[in-house]
Amino acid sequence: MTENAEITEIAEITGEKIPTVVVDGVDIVYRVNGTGAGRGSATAALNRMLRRKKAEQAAGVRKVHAVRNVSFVAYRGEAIGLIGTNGSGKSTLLKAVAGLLPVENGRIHTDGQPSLLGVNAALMNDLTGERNVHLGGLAMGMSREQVKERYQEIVDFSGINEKGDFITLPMRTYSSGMAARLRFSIAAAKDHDVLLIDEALATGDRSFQKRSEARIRELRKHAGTVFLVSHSNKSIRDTCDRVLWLERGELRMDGPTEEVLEAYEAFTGGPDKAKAKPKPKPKVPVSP
Ligand SMILES: Nc1ncnc2c1ncn2[C@@H]1O[C@H](COP(=O)(O)OP(=O)(O)OP(=O)(O)O)[C@@H](O)[C@H]1O
Repeated sequence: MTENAEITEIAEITGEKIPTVVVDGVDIVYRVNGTGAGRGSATAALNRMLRRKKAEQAAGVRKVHAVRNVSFVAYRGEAIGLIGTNGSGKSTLLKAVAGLLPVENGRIHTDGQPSLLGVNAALMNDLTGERNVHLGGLAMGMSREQVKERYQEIVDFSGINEKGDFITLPMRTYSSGMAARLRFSIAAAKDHDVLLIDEALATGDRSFQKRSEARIRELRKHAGTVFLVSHSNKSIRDTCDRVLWLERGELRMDGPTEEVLEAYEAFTGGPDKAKAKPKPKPKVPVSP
């Protein structure tokens, strides 16, 4: 049994909750340079020469306040869904928890090493899937031996070889779904203290999604905490027991999955499209 699993078991017996991520009054602000109007045009260049100071002001820095005063505590063994409409700050918050973005105000504490698994996580396109499994495994903190031991498991889980020997081809020959599956499989091969998943499940086909969901449930048992950003309410329902709803950077709701999703679905105008019942066809009057 791993140390994490042991601690989780002790906590279950004693009924004690162990915090893994503490987000306290966090604001995140992006600064975008060169947002002055017409910077590229000839008139703008002439204007700059004539009225230098004003033009520089116009080309100033614009701030995007992506996350506003967000606070929550996540505990070991929890799987937390992050939902919200486009641009509501989910990915930004995830990146900040992973330690990849600085916060403007507030603090983020994490117990253990957070790992961000994004659809865009970098693997090398010119290298074969096989080489990427090795490099990716090392980058995730596995030893050479561990990567060797788990290599076949990773490849089988990804299903990359289901349609032929693709694992020995460069990754640039993979479809975007295949590449995303390989990324997820590499990251999921390791137990994580805090695993942050950004939309990874949305990319695979249904059978891969099912495998990933089962793996997330397993990771929860062995590891600390799993965060999942997704626009699929179904994935959130199947994997998470708690949901944070962000809207315009603010934490609008934090609670049990069903409660928060119900409120969110009312806000967005209904459940997932895939689940929505088709409208009954208008009856055409039959002429005699
Ligand atoms: N690199 C960046 N520079 C400037 N602004 C950014 C940057 N990345 C995101 N933003 C802005 O921050 C806000 C939150 O974006 P974020 O990507 O976190 O939202 P999201 O909830 O993950 O959206 P989606 O569901 O569309 O993926 C948006 O207004 C977006 O325009």
